Amino acid sequence: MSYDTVAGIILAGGRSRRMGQDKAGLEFEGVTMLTRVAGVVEQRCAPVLVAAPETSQAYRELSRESDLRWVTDEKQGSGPLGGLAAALAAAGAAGADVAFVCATDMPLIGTGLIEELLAGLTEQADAVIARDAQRDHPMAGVYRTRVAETLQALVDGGELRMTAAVEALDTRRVSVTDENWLTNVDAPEDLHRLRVGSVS
Ligand SMILES: Nc1nc2c(ncn2[C@@H]2O[C@H](COP(=O)(O)OP(=O)(O)OP(=O)(O)O)[C@@H](O)[C@H]2O)c(=O)[nH]1
Repeated sequence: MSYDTVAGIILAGGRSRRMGQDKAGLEFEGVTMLTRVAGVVEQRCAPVLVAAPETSQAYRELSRESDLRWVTDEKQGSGPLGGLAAALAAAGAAGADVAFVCATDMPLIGTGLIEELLAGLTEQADAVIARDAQRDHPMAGVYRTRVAETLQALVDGGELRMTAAVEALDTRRVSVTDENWLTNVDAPEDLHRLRVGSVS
């Protein structure tokens, strides 16, 4: 199945406790992580929505950047799942049936990841997420915008975990050809590994 219109969602809120500073605004190879990730997502997706609460440093510093649209979390502290529910609703309202979802702390994503996830999407499936040898990656996935209400109901019930979304939906998993796409930068040592080029 081919998809012409695919929205992009970049999760960029949260507290970045392990990193000690907002990951979205962190510089990697001369640009902020958010700018870098957005540059890839914009090659395949439109509109591109950044999900972050107005209280986040990323929102204050980067909300004027480029053509990115910002979706602020309905409720502060609702975690990535809250950001995803709000952004999927906004993507659906913008006319998209499908959205690619990733996190601002995944600076090595490529458009190949988006294509491989889309290739795994069937009419019936609600979502397709990446998995590698170790685990599922619900923050690297394509989701139907029709699931926004289901996810919002989870959030309203106090759920914060992305894995709860995976369990609640008809979710397919695909093994992607380049696991570097899934590299996650959570702490200063992760960024250091990336800068010295020792990511495997
Ligand atoms: N919109 C939104 N995004 C979030 C929220 N919490 C985390 N994220 C994003 O989800 C992705 C994964 O977040 P985590 O690394 O689990 O959490 P974090 O708060 O960024 O970092 P830690 O405080 O170190 O756990 C990152 O891209 C965050 O920007 C939230 O409450 N709202």
